[in-house]
Amino acid sequence: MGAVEQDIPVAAAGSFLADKSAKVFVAGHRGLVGSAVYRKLLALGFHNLVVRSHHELDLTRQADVEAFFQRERPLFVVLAAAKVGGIHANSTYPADFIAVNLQIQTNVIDAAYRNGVEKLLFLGSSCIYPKFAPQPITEEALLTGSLEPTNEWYAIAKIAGIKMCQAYRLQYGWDAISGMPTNLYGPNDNFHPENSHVLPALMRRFHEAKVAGAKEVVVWGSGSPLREFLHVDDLADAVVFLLDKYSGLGHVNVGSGKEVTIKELAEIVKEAVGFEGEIVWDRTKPDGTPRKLMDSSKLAELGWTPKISLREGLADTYKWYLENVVKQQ
Ligand SMILES: NC(=O)C1=CN([C@@H]2O[C@H](COP(=O)(O)OP(=O)(O)OC[C@H]3O[C@@H](n4cnc5c(N)ncnc54)[C@H](OP(=O)(O)O)[C@@H]3O)[C@@H](O)[C@H]2O)C=CC1
Ligand SMILES: C[C@H]1O[C@H](OP(=O)(O)OP(=O)(O)OC[C@H]2O[C@@H](n3cnc4c(=O)[nH]c(N)nc43)[C@H](O)[C@@H]2O)C(O)[C@@H](O)C1=O
Repeated sequence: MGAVEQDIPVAAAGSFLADKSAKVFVAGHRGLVGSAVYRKLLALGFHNLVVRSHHELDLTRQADVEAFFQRERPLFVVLAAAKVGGIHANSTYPADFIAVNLQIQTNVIDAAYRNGVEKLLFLGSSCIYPKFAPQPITEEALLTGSLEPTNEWYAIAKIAGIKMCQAYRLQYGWDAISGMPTNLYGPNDNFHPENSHVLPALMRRFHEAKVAGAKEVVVWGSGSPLREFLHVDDLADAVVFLLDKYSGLGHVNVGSGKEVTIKELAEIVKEAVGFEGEIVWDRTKPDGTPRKLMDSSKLAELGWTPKISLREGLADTYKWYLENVVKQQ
């Protein structure tokens, strides 16, 4: 077993939740993940959170990131700022997905280490495992095969982020850890018609079709790919759990363990939204990875399991969409 397969704790675990006055920087706090982590930390009583919008601090600018860390000196960092998108965005903007992500993560991880951050959590994604990884996908499958072509640029950047956390742990004994979430959804998701992920895209399309009295809704691909979905509030809970309990070299899968076909997902979203027309499949659009169910037993053995079912999470997200996106239009 090589160094990378071993878990190398560098700090006594169990310290994150002990001090709610610790300064925590949530990077990307207006996005899907960052906003959920921010809500979770506030609910837990953390009262020294530091946040910056993209407009206030562009994390691709190294000098600005360095100045921010020198001034604020947070003790913990959750790195949830990234260039993120669905299958279409990933294949249309390869330069943005590789360059922006490499820049953000390199700037933040390095400045955090050099400015006294005690612990940093980075986020990978289930889509960075090999396209045909054995299922369910264990943490050891990373870098064992070719990537899914539609998101290889994003995947290369994300793999570099995980490796950077490992390198800083090995060379400096610094407590940088990585979580590997599955496909996420929930409040503050991106509902862009083309660039978003499948779940918010379908929610919006079915909703708009219902309002317009349309007879059919077009869904991309064949409907056969399988995807595992996790509500972002469950992910935020797992992020806090990992910060508190985990200090190791290896990344940790964070999934629900439940998968559905895109066809099943389309039917569930259609029902949640209340659209009564037909679904039409656009087979000119790519399916992407056929299946990416993660094995999240490492996290379960540490003591964490998800709580929110897909149907419950979808109903909650549709309510949020109606109140926060539709009402604002
Ligand atoms: N969504 C998903 O299904 C999954 C997400 N993840 C990971 O979770 C993390 C967060 O993703 P998610 O919340 O979905 O993404 P979002 O797009 O919802 O949020 C990303 C946030 O990062 C900010 N951001 C982007 N670029 C910059 C920049 N240059 N400077 C400062 N802020 C910036 C965005 O601000 P703005 O919008 O103003 O640009 C936004 O607030 C990512 O690392 C992603 O890889 C992992 C698995 C699945
Ligand atoms: C989280 C992960 O997300 C991405 O990978 P993905 O899982 O393939 O993401 P997706 O949500 O875009 O699609 C899932 C499936 O759904 C189908 N599909 C149907 N109709 C729509 C639709 O309307 N929009 C979208 N986006 N997909 C649709 C689509 O054809 C595909 O078969 C990454 O690129 C990757 O980088 C990443 O991080």
